[in-house]
Amino acid sequence: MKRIAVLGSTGSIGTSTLEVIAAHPQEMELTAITAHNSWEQLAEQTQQFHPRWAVLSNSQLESTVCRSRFAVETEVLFGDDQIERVASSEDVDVVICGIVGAAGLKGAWAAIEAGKTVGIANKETLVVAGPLIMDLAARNHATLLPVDSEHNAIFQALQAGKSQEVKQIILTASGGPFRGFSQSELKDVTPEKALAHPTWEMGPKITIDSATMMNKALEIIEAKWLFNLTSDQISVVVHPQSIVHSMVEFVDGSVIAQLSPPDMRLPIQYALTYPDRKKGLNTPMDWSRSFELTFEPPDLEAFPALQLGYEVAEQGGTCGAVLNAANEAAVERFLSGELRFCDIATSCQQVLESHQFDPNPSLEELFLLDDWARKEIKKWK
Ligand SMILES: NC(=O)C1=CN([C@@H]2O[C@H](COP(=O)(O)OP(=O)(O)OC[C@H]3O[C@@H](n4cnc5c(N)ncnc54)[C@H](OP(=O)(O)O)[C@@H]3O)[C@@H](O)[C@H]2O)C=CC1
Ligand SMILES: CC(=O)[C@@H](O)[C@H](O)COP(=O)(O)O
Ligand SMILES: [Mn+2]
Repeated sequence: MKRIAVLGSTGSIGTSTLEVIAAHPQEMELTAITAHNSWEQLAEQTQQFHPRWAVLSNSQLESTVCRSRFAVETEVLFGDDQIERVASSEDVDVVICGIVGAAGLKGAWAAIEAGKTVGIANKETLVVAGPLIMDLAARNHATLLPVDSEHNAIFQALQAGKSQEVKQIILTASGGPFRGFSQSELKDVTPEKALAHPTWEMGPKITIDSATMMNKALEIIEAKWLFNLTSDQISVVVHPQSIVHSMVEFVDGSVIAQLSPPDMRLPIQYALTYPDRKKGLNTPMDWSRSFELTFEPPDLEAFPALQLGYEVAEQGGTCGAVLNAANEAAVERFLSGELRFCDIATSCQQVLESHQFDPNPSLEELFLLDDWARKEIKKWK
């Protein structure tokens, strides 16, 4: 029986993970769940799964929460540090990192340091601290399994060859709701339009990232660290159907792809059953009807965020932490109507250019820069 902790159980990744666990009662058991504010949803999850721990990282909620809404056998814990406690507990085998943003880093760190099998959906952890995370995993014999659909696809495709035989990886991008828009057409797009992703149902932050294509920028950086690639070994192609989740091209010219209808329960399940495969909840491909898969190059002029991904992957050091924090803060300001859509990439670029670069930062330095970049974006006009 695999004992699983789901960090961010109330979100899009979290609820999909709980569905996968519910579908495999003989093999999987939910041991710990965490949320930040959604205590009522968290309480309902304890009633369905009876985990040992439920964590609310926002400790200010302690006096608001109605304890009787939680399952009696669940211990309810409060505060950020309790995420780290459950993620590293010896009663947990697998940790799924489904918290959004850099807020997910400490829980992922604790799980990796404790040598767990860690399913990483939280790409920001790798964007902020990729080299430190990969080194931590190696030193503690932790198994990192990518859950992000593209990286999960690459992880699967890589099994077709040896690492030294990889020529390049090709990340697919849906293109988001504004695929085909020109720079001037993007000027006045609203949060409401940006939140309407054409193929995936996800939390608001990553949905805006998809619309700016910052999501693909973050994924370039994520792929570089996860798979130990150079930035010129990473290509991006727009594939609006989101069926081909990414590809690996080997030195002999063979291209190996992973295909499935867009549903995160598949990569989540693969991380939970790896190295085995099990029947899943996702709808399989329907090969009995005609359909088209199309591919086109990304428009770097309309979506300058993508170029930032290449630059940050090339430079490394402190750049990932600064780009990530600036983007998180800019997305927040866009969603609250304070910044325009195109300001997101522009403000991120400016904050990135003005930061004090260090090629080998410590985790503490990265946290300080995260804080600094958010403040810069808050002032940005
Ligand atoms: N959704 C998807 O399909 C995909 C997501 N990802 C990545 O997975 C991660 C999660 O995304 P998604 O599920 O869409 O996000 P959601 O916004 O749907 O969920 C976020 C989760 O994180 C919790 N959370 C938010 N802020 C904090 C905080 N400060 N401290 C602790 N917990 C917090 C939320 O709790 P509460 O409910 O209380 O706010 C919630 O459980 C992101 O990094 C994203 O990039 C990657 C690929 C696909
Ligand atoms: C499901 C997933 O992995 C997301 O990261 C998705 O890829 C977002 O879609 P875009 O390709 O539009 O960024
Ligand atoms: Mn993705």
